[in-house]
Amino acid sequence: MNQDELKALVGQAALQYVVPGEIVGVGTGSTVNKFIDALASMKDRIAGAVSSSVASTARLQALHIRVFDANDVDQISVYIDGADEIDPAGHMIKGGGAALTREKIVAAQSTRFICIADESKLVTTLGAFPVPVEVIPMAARRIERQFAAMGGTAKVRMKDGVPLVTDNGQCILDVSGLAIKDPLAFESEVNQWPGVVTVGVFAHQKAAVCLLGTPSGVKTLTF
Ligand SMILES: O=C(CO)[C@H](O)[C@H](O)COP(=O)(O)O
Repeated sequence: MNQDELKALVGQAALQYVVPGEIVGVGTGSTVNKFIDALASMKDRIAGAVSSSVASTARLQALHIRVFDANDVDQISVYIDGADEIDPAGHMIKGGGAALTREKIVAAQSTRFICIADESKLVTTLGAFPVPVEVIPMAARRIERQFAAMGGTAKVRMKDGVPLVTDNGQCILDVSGLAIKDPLAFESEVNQWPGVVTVGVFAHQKAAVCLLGTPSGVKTLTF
C-alpha cells in the first residue's frame, strides 16, 4: 500500500468515531481530505461540521456537508485531524498545512481528538519535523532569535516566492533543530512569547486516539 492508500484507510476508519446526529470537528490536510471524502457517505446522518481551514470548508461544502461557524456551536464530541508527528503519549506536531491556529481552536472545543495518520508519523521524540509557529509578521525576527537561543533555526515559510499568508493573515515560522523532550513545557513557554499566535505543538490538546495506517491495516493507539 502506498502512502495515499494508507491515508484513505485511516480516513475511512475515522467514520466509526463520528457521532450520528452531531456536528463533527474537521481538521486540515491530505489525510483529512480522505476523511472528508468518506464523510460524504454519511452526510445525511450528521448535523454538519466545524472546519479548521478555508480549504477544508471548501471541500466539505463541495460535498454538501453543512459547515457551522465555531462561535455558533458549543462543545463538539469528536475532532478528526492529521498530524506531522505523533509521539507515544499522543503529543503532536501539527501545522504542515499552515492551519494550526484554527486546528487548535476546534480541538480545544472538542472532547476527543482522533488523530489519523500513516505510520511514518509516529516518532519517539517530537522535533525532526520542523515545528510550525504562526506569528504576527512584525515579531518574526525577534521570535527567530528566541528559537536560536534554544538551539533551533527558524525560517519564514514561503509560497510562490513570497511569505505564506495564513487563513488568519499571519505568517509561519518553521523551526528545525529542536528535540522536544517535554512537549507540555515547550508549548506553554512558546505560547507566552509576544507575537506568537500559535505554536504547532499540540500537547495540551493531545490526541485521545490515533488511527495509524500500516500495510497490515489500521493500528489503533489510545492515550
Ligand atoms: O496540521 C496539519 C495542517 O495544518 C495537518 O494535519 C498535518 O500537516 C498533516 O497533514 P497531512 O495529512 O497532509 O500529512
